[in-house]
Amino acid sequence: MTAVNNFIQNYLSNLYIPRITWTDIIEIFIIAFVLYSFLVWIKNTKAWALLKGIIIVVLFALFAYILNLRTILWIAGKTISVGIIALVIIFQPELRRALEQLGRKKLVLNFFNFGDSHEKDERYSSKTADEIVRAAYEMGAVKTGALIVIEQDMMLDEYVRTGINVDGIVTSQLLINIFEHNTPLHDGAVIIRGNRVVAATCYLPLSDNVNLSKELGTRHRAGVGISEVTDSMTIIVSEETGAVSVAVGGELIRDIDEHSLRNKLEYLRKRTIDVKSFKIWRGRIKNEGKNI
Ligand SMILES: Nc1ncnc2c1ncn2[C@@H]1O[C@H](COP(=O)(O)OP(=O)(O)OP(=O)(O)O)[C@@H](O)[C@H]1O
Repeated sequence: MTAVNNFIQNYLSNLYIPRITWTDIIEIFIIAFVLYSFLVWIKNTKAWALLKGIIIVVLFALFAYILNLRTILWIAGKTISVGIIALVIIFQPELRRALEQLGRKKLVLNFFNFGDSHEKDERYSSKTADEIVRAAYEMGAVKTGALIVIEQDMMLDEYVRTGINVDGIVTSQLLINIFEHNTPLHDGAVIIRGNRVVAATCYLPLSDNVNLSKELGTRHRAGVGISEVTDSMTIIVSEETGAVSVAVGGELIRDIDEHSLRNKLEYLRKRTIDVKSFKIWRGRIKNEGKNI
């Protein structure tokens, strides 16, 4: 018993409890906020995929360290500084935009709002899905070209910025009107967030997938391009044939029928933010998208 007492006394006497002041608490809050904002920013940009890549490289380096693989460690040590510079160059547009946003945002409000998370939980309703499907096939019937991007978990702000703000409830009439020939908003893509059309005339990145059919032009390439770099779903209506296609995860399903498109939209709508089910769905889409 006395041995146990001695141990506890020794342990307690060695225990160092730092003195916490108000400035320490403020510092903890600031660091937590900055870290949280940084993680939200990563999650909402292309940096998310990159972060996963970095984690794999770090795990590999750890593995090399444990097994004492000296040549690999030497190479890793020599390339790390180049890698950091490369990261800054690759993410120069995102970093510039993040700093611009920081300059524009009301910092105090943002502190209590914790970023843009209130916008993120929005998911479109069943009615919105119906309206999108109706618009796509009505436009297809009269061969009006259209490009409709439906935002998922990854925010598409950088593409919204390239277009003209609309901020209107999604209705088939609004979509048909936007893509009407010779009107100011018909060129480029529409982006849908939740139940609202946030922007029109958006410029999307073009896919350089060599497997895409040569008969497809830039509208389809843009639809596939955005689905390669984000988790969005794009509906493309061909001006030439009136066919409706869907791009997701870099895959293109051409000439999809109305019922299947409705099912896809319903699937995404009901989906919880569960990466696993998204992967299964994407797998299914891959199997269906034979005619890329
Ligand atoms: N990068 C882009 N981002 C958004 N929209 C684009 C982009 N590139 C082209 N578009 C849209 O696609 C239209 C041109 O379509 P194009 O005829 O080249 O494509 P397509 O795939 O052959 O489709 P379609 O079958 O409708 O002819 C442009 O007028 C523009 O509205």
